[in-house]
Amino acid sequence: MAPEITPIANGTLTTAATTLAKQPSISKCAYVTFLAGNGDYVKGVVGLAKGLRKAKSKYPLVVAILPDVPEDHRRILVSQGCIVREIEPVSPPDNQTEFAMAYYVINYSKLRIWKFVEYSRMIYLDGDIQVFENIDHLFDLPDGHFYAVMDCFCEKTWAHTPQYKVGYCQQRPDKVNWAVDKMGPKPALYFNAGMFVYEPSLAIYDELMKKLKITPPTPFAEQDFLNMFFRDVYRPIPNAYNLVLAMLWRHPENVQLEKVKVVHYCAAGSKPWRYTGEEENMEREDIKMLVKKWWEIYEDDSLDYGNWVGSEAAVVVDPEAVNVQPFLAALSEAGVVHYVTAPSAA
Ligand SMILES: O=c1ccn([C@@H]2O[C@H](COP(=O)(O)OP(=O)(O)O)[C@@H](O)[C@H]2O)c(=O)[nH]1
Ligand SMILES: OC[C@H]1O[C@H](O[C@@H]2[C@@H](O)[C@H](O)[C@@H](O)[C@H](O)[C@@H]2O)[C@H](O)[C@@H](O)[C@H]1O
Ligand SMILES: [Mn+2]
Repeated sequence: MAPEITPIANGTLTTAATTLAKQPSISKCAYVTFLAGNGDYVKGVVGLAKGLRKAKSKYPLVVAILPDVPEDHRRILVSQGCIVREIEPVSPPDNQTEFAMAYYVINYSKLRIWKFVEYSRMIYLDGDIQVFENIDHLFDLPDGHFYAVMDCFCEKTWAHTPQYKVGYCQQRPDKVNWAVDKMGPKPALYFNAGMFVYEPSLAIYDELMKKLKITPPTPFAEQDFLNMFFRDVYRPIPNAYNLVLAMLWRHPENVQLEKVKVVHYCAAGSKPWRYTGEEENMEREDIKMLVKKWWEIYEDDSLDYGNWVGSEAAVVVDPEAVNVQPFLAALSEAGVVHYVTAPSAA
């Protein structure tokens, strides 16, 4: 029985699910991704929203956006059923570090997602990730830990590290012996920060900010920082939950492609919406197949939010993140039904 439909008024428009979620004890989980700039990563986020729908996830996708995300991109995300939340940028301490990719400096802003305490458990996914199989069960992992997939140290982006210099990788710890006497203790297990399961918490957020102020930036920016911060509570989860594409040519023995649930298009040249096939390894058949799979979801209109939930669809608009007025006009013309609940901005 659909809940009582109330006519639109000022305030936050939201989906039926989120309205129901306002009741205690229903769905305190959500997926969350991060979007910055006015470039083409918005395509990645739309693809992710559609992929989660295709995988029949029962949780919403929150998009933490920086102020520089333009209005039209925000509307696209809202029309795809995303919960758009504007966050303030986070800058690392000043220093001369060369990040592995110059734009990594914006990734520290991801740390704001620890403030989304209206959720008790969230799964963070980069915008260049696709979920091909349902992973909702990860929300039921035991509390008190930080879950993510182990990274690989073999790409040249790791050339600055001691492990790269001796050819050591945690994905194959037996391949090259780590000489403790000469090199000190083996590196702690290290996760790829493109996907992780975490518990939002203002206390942890405050600690992250305090620690960030006294931590000199390093080449993998917030990924290095998160690995330092959560080192003692980090629990690895199987590679199937975040296939870092380089694993296909660096550690094929650790990949069962038919069992992969989540693909992370982080290798150079692998972003599906920019794919040309020209960069190293991009001509591989498995890469071509994974890029094709991403496009099949991105171009599948049946996965668009409006088609997915029928003309009864409502959308989520947080007036702080999206200029509601022109949007409402368009919605009422489209005959979209709305619900009104109190905003739940963090
Ligand atoms: O111009 C940009 C660059 C990055 N991102 C976000 O930051 C994440 C991390 O960057 P990226 O995935 O490119 O790093 P990689 O995993 O490839 O090293 C992306 O997935 C996006 O969610 C963004 O929104 N706009
Ligand atoms: O800002 C630092 C970034 O660090 C990670 O990038 C990847 C990428 O650089 C690959 O090319 C490397 O091979 C891989 O190891 C490395 O982890 C995260 O995926 C990304 O979300 C972001 O946190
Ligand atoms: Mn990524």
